[in-house]
Amino acid sequence: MEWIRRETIGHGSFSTVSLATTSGSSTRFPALMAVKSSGVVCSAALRNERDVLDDLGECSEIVRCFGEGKTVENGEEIYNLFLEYASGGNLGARIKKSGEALPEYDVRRFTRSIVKGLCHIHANGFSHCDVKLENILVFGDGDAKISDFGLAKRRGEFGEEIRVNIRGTPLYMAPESVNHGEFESPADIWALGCSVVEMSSGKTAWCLEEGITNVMSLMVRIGSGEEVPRIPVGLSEEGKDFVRKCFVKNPAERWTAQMLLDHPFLAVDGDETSSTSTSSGSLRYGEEDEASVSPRDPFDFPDWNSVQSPVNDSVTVGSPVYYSPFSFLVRSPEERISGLVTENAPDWSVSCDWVNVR
Ligand SMILES: Nc1ncnc2c1ncn2[C@@H]1O[C@H](COP(=O)(O)OP(=O)(O)OP(=O)(O)O)[C@@H](O)[C@H]1O
Repeated sequence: MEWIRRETIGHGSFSTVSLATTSGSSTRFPALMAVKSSGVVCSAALRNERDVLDDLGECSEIVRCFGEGKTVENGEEIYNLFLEYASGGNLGARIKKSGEALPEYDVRRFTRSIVKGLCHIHANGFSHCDVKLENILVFGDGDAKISDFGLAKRRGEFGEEIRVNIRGTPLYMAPESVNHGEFESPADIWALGCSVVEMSSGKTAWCLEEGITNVMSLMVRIGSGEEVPRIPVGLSEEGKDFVRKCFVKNPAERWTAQMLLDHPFLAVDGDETSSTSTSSGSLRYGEEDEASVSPRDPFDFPDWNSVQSPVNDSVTVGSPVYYSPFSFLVRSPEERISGLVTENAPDWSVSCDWVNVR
């Protein structure tokens, strides 16, 4: 296939995404596509994405892949993945740009698409491992699809790369991922809950909690006690209940995508536009929500009084830090905290204001 690389439309930790045009004479490739590219030497995530998308097959809530190809550009061998082009960009950027919550009608609609996509992914034995609004693409007709399968993995798979690296984005990380390095389908559901909070408040989950100033304090909050992200008070009762089903701390008791598909929040209602009391697009976090049992800071747990060792306060969100999943397996809180952060082996990449861990 002959194609031409056009302007850049996105950057990720692994790749650059550009528009690509073809002559339009091919039946396999459309005239306009997105091409996700990286140097061949560091194309493992892109190849994983291709393999997973191949295995998943057709699903109208998952971004479609047309194929792959290699090019040589400026003397470098480049691996390219051809994807259907989402003219509306990603949902995270949309919300960040407006700084506003989405009308609840849209939250329901987008959530329904994400849940349908997750049902397909999980039913096929995969977990996505990086569900977040930056990875939900919006199309011209308003449809939303799940993208970015670079970190996706088969159920139970625990390869060498996964063994040594936490995957995903800390803000969306589930308690079992923080505590035990588990990245199975329930972790995608927790991240879905974070995404619904973000769509319906205009703010990322956890962002208004006191005492979360860096990745380490975030991890402690996610992994300890009963606290869950605050649920926007303006969300309808159905929406609040939906989010609570995603924020069940025990992954075995968390609702599955299949169960959530039947939740009233996602019911297709002919009169949906008027079904929300909150369709003004201005949902806000409340001062308090009964679903959130919030210690005042990460050390406000009865068994944390003995923490004496200095925590590295200089590590802020976005700083390069190395995070080992196994540091959470040691018993002493003091060891857990001090083992969490070292500046010796950075393996982080920045995504927005937060940090992606690979
Ligand atoms: N098919 C597409 N159509 C339009 N824009 C896209 C498409 N795929 C990706 N993008 C844009 O490029 C950005 C980066 O893409 P993507 O997240 O897939 O890359 P990545 O290298 O896997 O990034 P990450 O750091 O999230 O793992 C997306 O957030 C989105 O804005």
